[in-house]
Amino acid sequence: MTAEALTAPTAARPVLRVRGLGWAVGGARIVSGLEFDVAEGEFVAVIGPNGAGKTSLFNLISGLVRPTEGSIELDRADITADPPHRRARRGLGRTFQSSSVFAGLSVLENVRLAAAAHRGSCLRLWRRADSGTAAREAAMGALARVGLSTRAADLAGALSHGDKRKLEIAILLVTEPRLILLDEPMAGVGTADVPALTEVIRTVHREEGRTVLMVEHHMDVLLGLADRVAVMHHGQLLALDTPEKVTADPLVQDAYLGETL
Ligand SMILES: Nc1ncnc2c1ncn2[C@@H]1O[C@H](COP(=O)(O)OP(=O)(O)OP(=O)(O)O)[C@@H](O)[C@H]1O
Repeated sequence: MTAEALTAPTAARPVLRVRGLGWAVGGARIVSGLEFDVAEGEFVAVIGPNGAGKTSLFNLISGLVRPTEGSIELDRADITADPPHRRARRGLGRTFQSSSVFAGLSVLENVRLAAAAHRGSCLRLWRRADSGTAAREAAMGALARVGLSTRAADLAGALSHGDKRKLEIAILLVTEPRLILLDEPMAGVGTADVPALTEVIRTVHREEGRTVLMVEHHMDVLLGLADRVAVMHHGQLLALDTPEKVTADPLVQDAYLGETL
């Protein structure tokens, strides 16, 4: 696939633009030559065999590691040198492979803290007197969007894995992110919880129109969600196309030799 095909302008403007992105550690090139855009409102899934560089790509986009080559733009602003908290303030939200909620706090408190922290960083909009109420209202709104309103008073640690994932998404939504990075949201989630969690992600994308980049191994989950699928292999982008075209691509099938696509 040519670089031109991967970055061809789409009707919608890009929220994320990655150019020549590379990351080397101690002489080993973990990621190299990545070029792609994610358009406003688009859902792009990232797949690839184990060790392909998917989490490294997310670490580069969210600022946990600095690239050794190339650039990253969010809404046309160059964020390549920004630390993670500045990227978050610009509208980048991320979940991690392992659950990151505060188990000893209530479900509501987990989201309220995120709301207060975010609004605190946008201080001018909030007056001290009404910030507590506003954070609580914003938190309840986010819980409703993921279907967890009735669990607001429960301890987060008491939730199932699937509901913890929904809570993480609520924590993201309360900051109204421009771009959501979901790192293997189905990891550790019981089979019975997968459809409901998939539905929450679908709602966030389709009904709220959020732009989503998601690492996920399960093609059956991706097929109904993703507009395009990016395939990584040995730190490079092997393909970026519709789910149907990607699964039929012989190069992709070769990369997955011995693994289930
Ligand atoms: N900080 C680091 N230092 C050295 N090597 C690293 C570092 N982080 C990742 N790697 C290596 O980079 C490669 C890509 O790792 P990464 O975790 O990004 O892959 P992945 O596609 O997310 O894999 P998985 O599907 O198993 O989660 C692996 O070989 C890994 O060992």
